[in-house]
Amino acid sequence: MGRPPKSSSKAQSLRNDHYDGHKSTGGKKPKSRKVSLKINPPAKMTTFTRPPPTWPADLPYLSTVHLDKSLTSGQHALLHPEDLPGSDAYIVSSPCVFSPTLNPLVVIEAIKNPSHPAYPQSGLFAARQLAPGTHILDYTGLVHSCPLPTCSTSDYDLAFLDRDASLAVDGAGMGNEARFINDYHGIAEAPNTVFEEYYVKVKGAKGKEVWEARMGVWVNPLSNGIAKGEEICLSYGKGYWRARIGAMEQYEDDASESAEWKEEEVAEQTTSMAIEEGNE
Ligand SMILES: C[S@@+](CC[C@H](N)C(=O)[O-])C[C@H]1O[C@@H](n2cnc3c(N)ncnc32)[C@H](O)[C@@H]1O
Repeated sequence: MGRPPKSSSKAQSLRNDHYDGHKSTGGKKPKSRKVSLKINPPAKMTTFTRPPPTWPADLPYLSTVHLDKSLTSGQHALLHPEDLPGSDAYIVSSPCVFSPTLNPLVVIEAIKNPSHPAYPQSGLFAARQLAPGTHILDYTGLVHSCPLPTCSTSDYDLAFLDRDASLAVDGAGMGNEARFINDYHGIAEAPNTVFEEYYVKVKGAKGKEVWEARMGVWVNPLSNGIAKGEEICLSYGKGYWRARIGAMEQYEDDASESAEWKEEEVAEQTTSMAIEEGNE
């Protein structure tokens, strides 16, 4: 996904950390140990609109995002652009199909293993074998302008689109299955999914077709895919955990990982300085 919005919950937002999609680096140079492999947008995108049977009764289910009233016309234009923003955008040209069924690829499950780091919360699991690069679902929630007071407290807030857009999707009070995806630390060696934005045609007001920007969750193209029953994990990024000091401490036991994070943090700081100084 893109860099967190300026002056927002930069340290708190969920973000990609283990995958350099063709535009997920936000202008940063890919680190040499990473390989850029592409996700595979399908010819037709299906959005499933039925909540799973285990969906919490007190949480509105959203098959697509809900737009906050405070969004500016400029932010609306980014979410529904008349022209696609550049040739490197991931695009699904066929109109999106809305299906009144539940997403057959995933299942929300309560974590029953006390040694799981997110116990006794829930997680999202693969309901079938998923190939690398596959679109699994979109991250939905309240699309809002940043900063919001809740940016700093929501564990479900995800930076969206270009950093200058100051937009984020918060799945705390409403959302879909994607809000149950845990971070891979303490669960797996590497994230098996990545965030990547894409554009798809949908029917807008008066039935006119418009482009819609979405935040997709895709099987990590660098992985071997996801086996049926395997937990779906993302990398929330260092900033997310850095802002949650207690949670960070649990990783300090892992010396090699701490060293890796430190190395990435230095690289990240150097790059942000370069961007801010206009040296890129
Ligand atoms: C986006 S939610 C993920 C879904 C959450 N487990 C639930 O049931 O609602 C993020 C929260 O899940 C928990 N979490 C996710 N990954 C974790 C991990 N690797 N270790 C510890 N807690 C984790 C933390 O409480 C975090 O703030």
